[in-house]
Amino acid sequence: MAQYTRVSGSVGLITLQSPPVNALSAAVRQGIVDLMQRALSEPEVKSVVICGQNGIFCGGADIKEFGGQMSGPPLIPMIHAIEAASKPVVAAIEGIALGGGLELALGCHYRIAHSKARVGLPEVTLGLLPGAGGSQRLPRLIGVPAALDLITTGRHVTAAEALKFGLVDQITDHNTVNVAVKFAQRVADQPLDARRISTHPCLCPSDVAVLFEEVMQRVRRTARGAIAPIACVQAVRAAATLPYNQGMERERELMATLFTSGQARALQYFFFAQRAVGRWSMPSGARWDTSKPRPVHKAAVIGLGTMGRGITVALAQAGFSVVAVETQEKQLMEAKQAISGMLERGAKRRGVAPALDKINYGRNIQSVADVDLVIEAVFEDMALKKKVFQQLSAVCKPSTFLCSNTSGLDIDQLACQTRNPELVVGMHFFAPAHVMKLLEVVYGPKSSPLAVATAMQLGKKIGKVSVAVGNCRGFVGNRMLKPYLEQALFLLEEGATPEFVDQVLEEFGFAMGVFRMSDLSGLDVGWKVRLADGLAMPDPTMGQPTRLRQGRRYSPLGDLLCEQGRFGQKTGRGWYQYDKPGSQVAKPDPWLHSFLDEYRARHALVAHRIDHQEVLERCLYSMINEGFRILEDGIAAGPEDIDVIYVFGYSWPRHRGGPMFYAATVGLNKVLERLEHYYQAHPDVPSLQPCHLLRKLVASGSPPIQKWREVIKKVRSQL
Ligand SMILES: CCC/C=C/C(=O)SCCNC(=O)CCNC(=O)[C@H](O)C(C)(C)COP(=O)([O-])OP(=O)([O-])OC[C@H]1O[C@@H](n2cnc3c(N)ncnc32)[C@H](O)[C@@H]1OP(=O)([O-])[O-]
Repeated sequence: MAQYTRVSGSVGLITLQSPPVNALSAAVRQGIVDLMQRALSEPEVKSVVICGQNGIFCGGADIKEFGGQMSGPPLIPMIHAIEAASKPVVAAIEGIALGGGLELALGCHYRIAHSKARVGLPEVTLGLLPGAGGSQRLPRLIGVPAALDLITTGRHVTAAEALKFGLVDQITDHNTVNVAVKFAQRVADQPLDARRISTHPCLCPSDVAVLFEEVMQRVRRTARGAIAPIACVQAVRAAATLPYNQGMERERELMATLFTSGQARALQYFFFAQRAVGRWSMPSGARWDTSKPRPVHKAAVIGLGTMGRGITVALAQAGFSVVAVETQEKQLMEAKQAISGMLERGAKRRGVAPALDKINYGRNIQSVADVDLVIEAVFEDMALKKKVFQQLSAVCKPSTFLCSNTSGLDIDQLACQTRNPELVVGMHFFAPAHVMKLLEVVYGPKSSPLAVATAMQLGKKIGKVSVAVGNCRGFVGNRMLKPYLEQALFLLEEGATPEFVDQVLEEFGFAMGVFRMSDLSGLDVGWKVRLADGLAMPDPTMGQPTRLRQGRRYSPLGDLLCEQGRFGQKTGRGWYQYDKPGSQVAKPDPWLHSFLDEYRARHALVAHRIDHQEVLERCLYSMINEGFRILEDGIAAGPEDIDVIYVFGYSWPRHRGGPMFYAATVGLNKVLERLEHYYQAHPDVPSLQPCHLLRKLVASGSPPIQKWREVIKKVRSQL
């Protein structure tokens, strides 16, 4: 909807009204078309201002409409009509002008923005391009290099940056609509020809062909298979090389291909999934909208290794007072230096002062006595963590929330060490903790909704996407990673090489294949866990065959490398070889290939040819199967939670929506059928056995992913 008022006698004010972000729904578009006609037909009206209600100009096209039949007046002719209007039209931009919202503003003759407004063309993040003339008008207004940057990244820019680009004509700290109305009065009689951006020549640098070549190469390298960024470059190239009308035609063709693509569907699903995880619920029935968080003013971090340092930086940067505790003097000194460096570099990038004074360092756990919330980040060792929780419980105020940054240990066992187990939750950060967006907030059986709500809100305040998950070994992310890693090792035993497995996974869109990734994070990390679990190094006197442990198939390949001191990048050797310890350039290692040959010979394994499809299906479907088990067990509330965890925490390609969305795209019956096939071939690998929920969903006719929760509820109630 849109509302019309006449202000100051001669200005027609059109206000977009479609909460929460004034998206350009069919009703809003119809409103704009009708009200523009009205303003142009009223002789008293000399100029027009377009604004949005509640301090928000416009969040762009209504993404909810994309999935269905589009109705109402289309955007392109609507914007053309505004640009062609005989009276000046001024956009009053408050809050945001994004996507179609900015394209609407580009159709206006003038743009006035509030100093706190942000503008951008984020269509690429939804698998689209600025297809309402944005790809053609923006380079004409701000030049090809800046337009390429904004359109291919989708980044939001501040009003100040927009003014520098010439994207807006004026910024103000005052009431934007009032300023725009006065401005509209001033320009009422001015000629409009030069203000119609579509008539401008495109501003190209002299070496424009080289620029496009370079940008295209960079975009192809970083897109990881996403098609929209490439189409964005092609559309801007059309603006630079073709007359406006032909450029618009090219924009339309490119948009048509993107609009119906699976990638656009996946990215739009993901947009809503990100928002859905904020509406968390627990099996007890506690929910985001009925559980109030308690404010946190002062927090503490215990243990300043890699994770503790990152968490301290994240908290300080967000303005929290932090007590950072490390009991070892040397470690404390090193941590202090590292944290200051991280804060200074971050502050320089963002053009602000480093938040060094937010942190108080200490060696004594007593120094956390008055904090509101503690995040323990000591070594991943249950005995040590239990001790820390006992100490914290004795030292802290009774109301202090006690959180653990464990990546998979039992939260309940930690809660049991404290006086107030209901205030204990897991806060599982991902390395580097001040950069990675994901936070798993883990509730145990005793965790209160208050503690979950508080941890979720804290996560949001420090810029994380927080997902509430239940308590089980590895929680959601690492639990699903286990069968994926396991399959990758089995594939090596059966004849694949690390290079081939990684190549297939990287072609799929992962930033790094599984072996390059484990070389980066260190093979010794998992080895220590397997040793603690009694999985690595079985006692040979027990007569256990090496490739069978605890009743199931086991690959000791990773353990064997660790026994040789091959821990990955940090030792210069792992699944690959590196020029020197710490180097990041992975090269195939002939030693490893002979080692695999010898290993196979020792275990009478005959290497067979493993193809692309088998690598993908076994690695991904076993992981997806575990995802269905997680849903069945109630550890994640819905498929969106799993998908958000995988995209933000495990570099799952966003344009594939996440593992559960991918399963829906492939077809649940196909996933089931292939799992059955592989389970038959490997009956000693339980993770390949299709789980009950997957079978149930297929039996229910493979409903769309948005309907899975209904089936999940039924399955859970039958258990
Ligand atoms: C076709 C021609 C070419 C044009 C293409 C386009 O314009 S493509 C579009 C280009 N535009 C974009 O890509 C902008 C996408 N939006 C954003 O980036 C952010 O929402 C924000 C920065 C506008 C506000 O951030 P924030 O943290 O303050 O708030 P929040 O994020 O929690 O959202 C609040 C609620 O609004 C909802 N909603 C939001 N936008 C839209 C929409 N366009 N549509 C529908 N709904 C939308 C959102 O789902 C949520 O609903 P819920 O869960 O409460 O039911």
